[in-house]
This record gives sequence, C-alpha cells and structure tokens, in this order.
Amino acid sequence: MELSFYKYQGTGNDFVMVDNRQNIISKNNTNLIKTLCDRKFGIGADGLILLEDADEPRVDFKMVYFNSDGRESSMCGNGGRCIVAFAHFLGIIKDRTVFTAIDGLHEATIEGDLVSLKMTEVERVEEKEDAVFLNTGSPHHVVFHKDIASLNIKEEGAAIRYSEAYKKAGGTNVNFSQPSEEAVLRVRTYERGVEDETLSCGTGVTAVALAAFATGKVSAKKIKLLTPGGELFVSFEPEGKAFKNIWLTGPAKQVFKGEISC
Ligand SMILES: N[C@H](CCC[C@H](N)C(=O)O)C(=O)O
Repeated sequence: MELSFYKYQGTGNDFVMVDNRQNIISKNNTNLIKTLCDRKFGIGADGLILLEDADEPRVDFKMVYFNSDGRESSMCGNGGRCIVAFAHFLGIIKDRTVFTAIDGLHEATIEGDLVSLKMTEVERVEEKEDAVFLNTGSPHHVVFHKDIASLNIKEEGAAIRYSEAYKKAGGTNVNFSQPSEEAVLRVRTYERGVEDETLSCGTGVTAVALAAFATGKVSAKKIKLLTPGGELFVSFEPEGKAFKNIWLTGPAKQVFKGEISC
C-alpha cells in the first residue's frame, strides 16, 4: 500500500500525521506504526497521530495518538497542537476548533504557526519527598534540579519510569526542571513510549509549570518553559488544590509531505 503522510514538529517533538478519515490505517497495527516511527527503517518520529472523523456534533475531528513504540497512548500536548495545524492545513477548520482525544474534548486556536491548546483540568498535584506527580492528560513525574544540563536524562529518566512506584500504573513520563529567571523554567523530558529524551513534551511542560506553582517555586500564572526544542508557554487558573483553564501555547510546523510503501 502507498501511504500519504505529513511530518509535523512542535518545538522538536515530531510526529507522523495521517489523515485517516477513510480508515486506511488500523489502530491495532502496532508493527506498522512502530516501523513508520523508526528513524532508520521508517519515516522517523516520536509518535504517530491519526486524524479521524469525530462521531459527535460540533466536534471537528478526533485525534488518536501512538508513541513510537507503536502503542496507542495518553494525551500528547505537542501532538495536539500539531493536529490543529494539520486540520487547518486540510481546510477542516479555520482559526479555532473543538476536537476530541483520549482525555476528552479540547478547544484550540491557531494564528500562523502558533497554536494554543486547552489542556484537561488537573484535580490533584501529589507532592512526594523529592518530586511532584500529576496527570495533565499523560502521567508526569517532575523533579526540580539545579543543573539539568549535567544529567543523563535517558538513564535517570528510565530508572524512575520503570521503578516499582509506577509499575502498576504502566509507567510515567519524567521531567527534570531548573528554575531560571522569574516565571521561566528550563525542562528536559524522558518520554514513556519513546523510551528516550525528547526535545520537548507538551503535557510535560504543562506538568512542570503547575508543579512549580503548587510548590511555590513560581507565583505567576503564565510560565515560559525553555526546552531543548524551543519555547512553550503555559497559562492556568489555580482553584484550591486544582488547576483549570490550562492553555499550552507554542509553534507547530509542517516539515514535509511524503509517500511511503508499507
Ligand atoms: N509519551 C507520552 C505521550 C506523549 C506526550 C508528549 N509527546 C506530549 O507532547 O505531551 C505518554 O505515553 O504518556
């Protein structure tokens, strides 16, 4: 079969994007999706995203996300921003949308390359001895550290991701963050399902911003996150211990279009 695809990236988190409204790719074809994401034997990406028809009124499309291990996973924030840019490119939406994903409905707006994505609400931030855990659509373990450039993210991230603490829950993503100036945080992320450091993680930087506010490291409600792949902004409204009206904003770009035999 000849498969048409588009390659998108959002601050260096990169995705194979497929218009699957005709159901050309089956969701349980793990080997095919893993191969398409393979950087040597396939196109190469951190994940693959299917755009499908939503079967509910006033919802423009459905997002189905797979990590590069080929398995469907939880919400992808950067992927959510990229699928909005893709839907705009396909002419499915104009400059705002409501779409559905594994964690529910998402509003989003697009202006040029800049996409703002409303994230799911966060009911609870769990403060541990030396870390913070929360779920922003995907599970995130957040560690604040004074020199994240010195860390071996793949090694230190994998140790936490595969630890007993997270085994039953199917693992977690791991973020290492270094406070910079006021309301600015550096972030490096180990991603579950990629099993390596990615250049940025949308649900990850969202988790870091909320964790920093919850632990008093920042007082602003709009935070700039500096990732190896670029800058992202997270804004939110604290409500008691919960967080609402959470928005993730940053660039989402089409890199190339392609055809692949598979
Ligand atoms: N690897 C994550 C999903 C993708 C998250 C990341 N790419 C993002 O931008 O949020 C997980 O399996 O929990």
